[in-house]
Amino acid sequence: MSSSSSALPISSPELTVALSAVLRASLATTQIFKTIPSSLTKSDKSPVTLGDFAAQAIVNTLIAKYFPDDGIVAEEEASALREDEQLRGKVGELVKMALEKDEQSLTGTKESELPSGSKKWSAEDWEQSDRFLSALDRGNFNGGPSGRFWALDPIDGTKGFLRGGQYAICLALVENGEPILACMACPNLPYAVSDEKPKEGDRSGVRGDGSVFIAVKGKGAFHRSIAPPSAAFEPIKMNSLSGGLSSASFCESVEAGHSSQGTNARIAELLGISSPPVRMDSQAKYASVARGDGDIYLRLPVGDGSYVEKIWDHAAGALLCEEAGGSVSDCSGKRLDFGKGRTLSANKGVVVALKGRHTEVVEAVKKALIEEGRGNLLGEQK
Ligand SMILES: Nc1ncnc2c1ncn2[C@@H]1O[C@H](COP(=O)(O)OS(=O)(=O)O)[C@@H](OP(=O)(O)O)[C@H]1O
Ligand SMILES: [Mg+2]
Ligand SMILES: [Mg+2]
Ligand SMILES: [Mg+2]
Repeated sequence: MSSSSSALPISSPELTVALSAVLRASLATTQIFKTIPSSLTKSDKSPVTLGDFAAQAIVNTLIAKYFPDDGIVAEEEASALREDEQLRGKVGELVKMALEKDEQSLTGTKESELPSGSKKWSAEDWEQSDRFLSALDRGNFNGGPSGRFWALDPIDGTKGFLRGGQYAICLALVENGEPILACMACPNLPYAVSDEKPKEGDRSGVRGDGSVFIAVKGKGAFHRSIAPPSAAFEPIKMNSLSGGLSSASFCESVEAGHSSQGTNARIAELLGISSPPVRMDSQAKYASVARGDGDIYLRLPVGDGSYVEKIWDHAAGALLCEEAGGSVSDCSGKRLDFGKGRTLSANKGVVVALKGRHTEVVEAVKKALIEEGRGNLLGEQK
């Protein structure tokens, strides 16, 4: 049952565990970030690193321990590690290091404030074997419209991670097709304005501390510095845009192949926005907009829109923005449906803006897509 946690502004056993999980995963990824991580290429030609594997194994181990009945829809799977003993050994060491870290010195939560967990998934047990491989493979759940499950992107923005840019560990609890809890660690996103972002390619990490974000449906969104553990969570809100939409700044992907940067430029023009877009890897875009570092996040499909977005790329970020006063939809204005399985198959593209300004932004999106002859991406609402 709910036990009040000194470290968190909202009392929830799921949130207490989620925070522990993403902060432990970020210990592992921060350590690897300092080296040039080697990467493997997956069947869809996208990269995966030992950071992605370790982070997923860490988060899944903790979910399996505290909520053994919950399914997990996560990006990675263990087959490449089963075939590569050396890589498996390195991932195992990182998982062990992160799971053994003292709870209070990491999250600020006393061990006794965690829910009682299943003994089966304790650190001593997996240490004896390659148990973390089966933890990793627990991410194969198919999701769906009813009941609850977790959505995990162990490293979102793997290309950013490899480049020395932004990346995020993104965990959400989804219930009946909607994210109800989110926890996102952005180790390279400075918490304090005075902290300097790492320059592209500089692998020493952020000067100061990265940021961790949480949100619970109906209870608001918050952020704090990743360290020290005693740092308090502060509420976050999107900018009120009192100067009108023309004063807005918008965020988009770094990779031109992931969203349509040309269409975004036309939308900015239609809205009277003259400032250039801020390009950033990963769901750090959602987090930045949620706390007012930017105002609009546009992720419009490229080409014929055949790419189908994955739920783990959006679940945590979408809740953060909604709880910070935003609306999140696809390019036709429809809510994102996280109950369709592992993908957002009912949606095309993502548009995030302040609630009272969102309709105006979607109208500009529709106009730009129709002008380009891509009105078919708007479905029936064309
Ligand atoms: N073609 C295409 N279209 C849209 N999205 C795609 C595409 N290919 C990959 N992906 C997913 O993009 C995720 C990274 O998104 P980002 O916004 O971080 O992209 S970018 O690096 O800033 O461009 C990335 O997530 P990670 O694999 O977790 O990094 C992918 O799931
Ligand atoms: Mg991703
Ligand atoms: Mg990923
Ligand atoms: Mg990936």
